[in-house]
Amino acid sequence: MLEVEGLKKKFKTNVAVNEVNLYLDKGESVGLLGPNGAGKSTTISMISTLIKPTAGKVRYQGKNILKDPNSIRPILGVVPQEIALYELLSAYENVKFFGKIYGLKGKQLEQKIDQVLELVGLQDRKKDLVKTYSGGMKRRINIAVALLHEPEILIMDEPTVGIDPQSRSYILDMVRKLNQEKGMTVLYTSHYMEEVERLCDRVYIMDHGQIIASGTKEELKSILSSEETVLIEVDQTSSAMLDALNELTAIQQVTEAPKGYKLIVSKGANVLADVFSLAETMDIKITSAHVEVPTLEDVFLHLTGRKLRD
Ligand SMILES: Nc1ncnc2c1ncn2[C@@H]1O[C@H](COP(=O)(O)OP(=O)(O)OP(=O)(O)O)[C@@H](O)[C@H]1O
Repeated sequence: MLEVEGLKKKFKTNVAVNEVNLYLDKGESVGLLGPNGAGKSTTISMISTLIKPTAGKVRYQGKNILKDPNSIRPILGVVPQEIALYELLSAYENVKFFGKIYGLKGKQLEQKIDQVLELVGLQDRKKDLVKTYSGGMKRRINIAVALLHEPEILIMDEPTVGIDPQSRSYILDMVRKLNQEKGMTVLYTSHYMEEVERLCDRVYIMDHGQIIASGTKEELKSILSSEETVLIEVDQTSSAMLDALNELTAIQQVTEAPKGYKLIVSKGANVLADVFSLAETMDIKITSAHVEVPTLEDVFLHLTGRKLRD
């Protein structure tokens, strides 16, 4: 349905996006997961024709849309990171304003406004001025605006960053429903692994402007099939313990966890015995140790040696 090929964006000497290839099939929910500065916003700004790529193609049903940006705009609903609303107008007036820009009018416009406000759960607050809204409610109005023209593809740029938990959970449920019940195709950008894990069927992992891995969640996790994640908790953490764990050959990666350390170890290696004796020599008590199911965060860590939220 939508294909991105060799997409590249250079800002002076900084290559923000480098040779990105990705595709969306109809009805899919696809995640673009990566840390801050990975190039996610720049990628989706190019797909939605807001900025011009240095190189590359974006095709919708086989046609290069970069040559005719107006053809793709009715198809895409884009929810940007920044809130673009008039604070001194009500939610209703804001949505109406954007509806008119989309060319909607009369009864059809009124119906659409009702529908999208209902969808984002703000129908009962529609007469209130936007300046009285929380950040999460404003984000929901932004989503309502993006849905007004019934786009085929919804593109969201980190829609839950910096908002209250209630709005966050509302937005996540709504995206799931739009995808699963209404068949809307979704491209969901985030640095929150849990959100992508919950919402998306297929995932692209991005770092330093490049797609470093892609596939279904299961395929990505199978990258770690020869490894397992072990979480150990200790009565006191120390940098000496961290260094010593790093020295153990059966341990591939060590990161600090809230009360201890997260270890990525080769499957079958009896690493725990070594870890316990190491702790003993350092007078550290291990209070718990358990093997975890790998997450997309672990895949990212494995591929880059860094955490998503470093
Ligand atoms: N207009 C611009 N001019 C110069 N550099 C830019 C511009 N926009 C983005 N960049 C740079 O491009 C790189 C990728 O930024 P981008 O915003 O696409 O990342 P991101 O993954 O969306 O992260 P974030 O969540 O922080 O927005 C960064 O190094 C950023 O500083």
